[in-house]
Amino acid sequence: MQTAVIVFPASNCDRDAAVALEKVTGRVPKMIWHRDTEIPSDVSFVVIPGGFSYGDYLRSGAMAARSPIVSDLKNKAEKGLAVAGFCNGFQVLTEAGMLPGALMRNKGLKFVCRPEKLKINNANTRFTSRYADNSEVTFPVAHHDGNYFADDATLNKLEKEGRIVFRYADNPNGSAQDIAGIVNEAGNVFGMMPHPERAIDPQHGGTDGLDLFKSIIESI
Ligand SMILES: NC(=O)CC[C@H](N)C(=O)O
Repeated sequence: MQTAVIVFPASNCDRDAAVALEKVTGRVPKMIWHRDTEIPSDVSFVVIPGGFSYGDYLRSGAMAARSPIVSDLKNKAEKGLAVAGFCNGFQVLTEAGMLPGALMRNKGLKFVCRPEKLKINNANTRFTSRYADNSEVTFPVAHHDGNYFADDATLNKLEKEGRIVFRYADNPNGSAQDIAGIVNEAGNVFGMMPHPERAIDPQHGGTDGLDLFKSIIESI
């Protein structure tokens, strides 16, 4: 299966995402530059990687969300293309309006960089089907803008529809309802602040992230 990773100026987890995708699919992903205008038609899963796209100027992810490739991504996601954004990728997805809410400055005003325990709040999604409901995984976090915010109506809707996919066991950034990752209404667009692609090899300290990639690939 063909997958792809979008690359922005100052992406820094694009290679990690590519390594994870190749490990799970056995095929080298396409690396797509932000100025490109089209996701190739053979691509069935796209990762928006972590990093500091456009230097985090304006707001993290705000400029990347307006890049040429993201408008095509948005169109294709509306038609069902599977998309995941990790860390800066999650910020891009909210800024692009592909996921609800916003990622604000961490509550403690500090960059947090550490392994973080997460609870699988919903294992019945295309991104988490290989995990057990309520099980715990450890993924690294590394961000200064990870404080998930949404209004009460949105939070209630997310909760009611089972779209809060991951929660922090020990909230590192002040996120509403300990939210670490959410999925869109259609279930094909997913974003999370922690980094599953940095937990795919024993030398990373753990391999809990592999099942996320396997889940979505299997669903395709
Ligand atoms: N590791 C990352 O993707 C960092 C995301 C973002 N630039 C932040 O610090 O909040």
